[in-house]
Amino acid sequence: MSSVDSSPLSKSEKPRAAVSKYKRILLKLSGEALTGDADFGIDPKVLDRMALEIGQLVGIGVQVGIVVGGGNLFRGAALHEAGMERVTGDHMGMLATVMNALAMRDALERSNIRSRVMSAIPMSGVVEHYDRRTAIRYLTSGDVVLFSAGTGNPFFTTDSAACLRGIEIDADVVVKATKVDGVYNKDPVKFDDAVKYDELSYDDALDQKLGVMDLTAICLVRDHDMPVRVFNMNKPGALLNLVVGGKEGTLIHRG
Ligand SMILES: Nc1ncnc2c1ncn2[C@@H]1O[C@H](COP(=O)(O)OP(=O)(O)O)[C@@H](O)[C@H]1O
Ligand SMILES: O=c1ccn([C@@H]2O[C@H](COP(=O)(O)OP(=O)(O)O)[C@@H](O)[C@H]2O)c(=O)[nH]1
Repeated sequence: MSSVDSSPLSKSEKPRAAVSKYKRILLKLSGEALTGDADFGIDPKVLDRMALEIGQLVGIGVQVGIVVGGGNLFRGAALHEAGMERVTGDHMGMLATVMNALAMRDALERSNIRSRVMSAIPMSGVVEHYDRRTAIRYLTSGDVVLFSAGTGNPFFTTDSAACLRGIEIDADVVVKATKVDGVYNKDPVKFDDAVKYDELSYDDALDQKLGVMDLTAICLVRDHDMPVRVFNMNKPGALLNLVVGGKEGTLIHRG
């Protein structure tokens, strides 16, 4: 029996629903990305825009884990340079990530996106303590999970925390949101003639010490063969585009 297509569009012209390339991602948001145009703190407008973009992923069925940085508030290394004991500075940096995660959760919930905050440092009454199996349960049920307080240890960064959590929760990819379009052969903020890579091997990223991500984090993803995509979060729609398979930013992988 033949069926009659009453639609004015032919089959090939029909709009298709976006299909994600990934089932589960780990998104790293730097603290500074939350500052927007200001010098310090959190810009609610930026949070709302990010919530919108994250909501688009949830809308097409992607499970989203997020590691938030704290560099907009405190960085241990900077506090140390100013005279503070390093471990105390790192503890302050990790607590800063919890504040950012609370602000992000607030923005997500205002956009009706169910979300949870977990902390690597126990903080009873404020946020849940990180537990891998519980986190995976939340992700599977469609909740966005914000992993805060980094790894819980001083001398690490939230880039390392993002790679660690990405591996732990068995994400398909770690997606690092930055202010630049990807990984370049040198810092594009400092050098106008910097050239962008579309893709890069872990070993090249390590050998060339390309400052976009710390070397501990790159070693970790290399050892566990976890792909990382670095992209520009200030480019509207870029996050959704890369998740549906678009060529955004730079892919760091085994090569
Ligand atoms: N080779 C490189 N390619 C891309 N970005 C680089 C490179 N070297 C240094 N960077 C810097 O890394 C920053 C992105 O990393 P990110 O972690 O988001 O920033 P921050 O370390 O300030 O929190 C960019 O703003 C850029 O100035
Ligand atoms: O596992 C971790 C993650 C972070 N930090 C501290 O928290 C600060 C904020 O994190 P990060 O600088 O990575 O934030 P981002 O650059 O992403 O905003 C760092 O400078 C460290 O002092 C830490 O001690 N251990």
